[in-house]
Amino acid sequence: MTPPATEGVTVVRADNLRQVYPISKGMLRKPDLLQAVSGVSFSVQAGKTLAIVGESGCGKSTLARMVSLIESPTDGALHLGETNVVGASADQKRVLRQKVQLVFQNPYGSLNPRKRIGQILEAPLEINTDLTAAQREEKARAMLALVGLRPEHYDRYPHMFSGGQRQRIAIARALMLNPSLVVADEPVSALDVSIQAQVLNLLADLQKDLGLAYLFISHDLGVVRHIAHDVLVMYLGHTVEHGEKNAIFSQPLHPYTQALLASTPGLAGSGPAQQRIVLKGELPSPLNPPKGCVFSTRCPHAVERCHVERPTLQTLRGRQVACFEAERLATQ
Ligand SMILES: Nc1ncnc2c1ncn2[C@@H]1O[C@H](COP(=O)(O)OP(=O)(O)OP(=O)(O)O)[C@@H](O)[C@H]1O
Repeated sequence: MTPPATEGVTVVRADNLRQVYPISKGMLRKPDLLQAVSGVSFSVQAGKTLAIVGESGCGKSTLARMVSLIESPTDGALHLGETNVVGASADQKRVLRQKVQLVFQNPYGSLNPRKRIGQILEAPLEINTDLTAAQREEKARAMLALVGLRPEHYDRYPHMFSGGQRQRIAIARALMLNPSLVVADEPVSALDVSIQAQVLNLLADLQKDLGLAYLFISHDLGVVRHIAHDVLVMYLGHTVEHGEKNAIFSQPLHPYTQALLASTPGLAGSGPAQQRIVLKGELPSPLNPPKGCVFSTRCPHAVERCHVERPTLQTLRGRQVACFEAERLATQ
């Protein structure tokens, strides 16, 4: 297979993406507006992985649904290659959908138990290409080999495979249409730890061979450390820190990033600020976010200004961070 994109080429660019859900309060009252994603920007190049991290409810999956064209953003721009998905025609979207493929968390639920593996792999080709049956089968068998499965698995059913093998099949299916971007939503979190490493290595090998861009959604920073080139930390729909993985993991500057790293065994940083932070309390409701910094209600470093004014992203020590106190914390 030839690489679908050249390394360094921007595969996806999101500018100020927003997703607002109206929450009904009955027929006669205006709905509340829930800001699931509040102005998130990023880009991913061919051959690179951007990991989106944060607690449950921070907006990771909503972002994944927008980038996979399952949902339209309420606002902002989303470029896949040169085309802005927002405002694209139905025909353009049909073509763009082939360029973005999803791998889900649950390899047990995502494969139809009544279909043979060959049928599962060939289904996207039947709908989207003019390939003959023989050509489809050839491609499916080649794809099985590419993800480390034997060609004779072509005739078997999903229940005959382990969780790790099923996730390999799900990855194979995602690659059948030669996408340039794979959105992986917690792709290894349902697997045993020993199998996780194998699937992560497979994803890394495929990325190298095919020049794929990955948007990798995960709450597990241990996994993110292995697979990501860049990291975007979300809190309550907002980006709080975004930049190169090594910069963020070696010196997290946002108190929320510090807390996430401090709570991951083996990843707590060496700086005094990182060792001190323990995340307490619940994520506030996105229906009623804090007035100032979204993290202010749980932040041990919050000062008066943080409760009244919302910090914007600023560049500091080679990454972007949204925190009034980041400069001071960086020098501690
Ligand atoms: N279709 C929807 N309608 C209304 N609210 C929604 C909808 N989808 C998500 N939300 C809300 O948007 C916020 C972000 O949800 P989202 O699922 O994107 O977060 P997440 O970080 O992916 O969490 P998880 O890891 O639990 O999936 C949550 O408050 C959620 O309840």
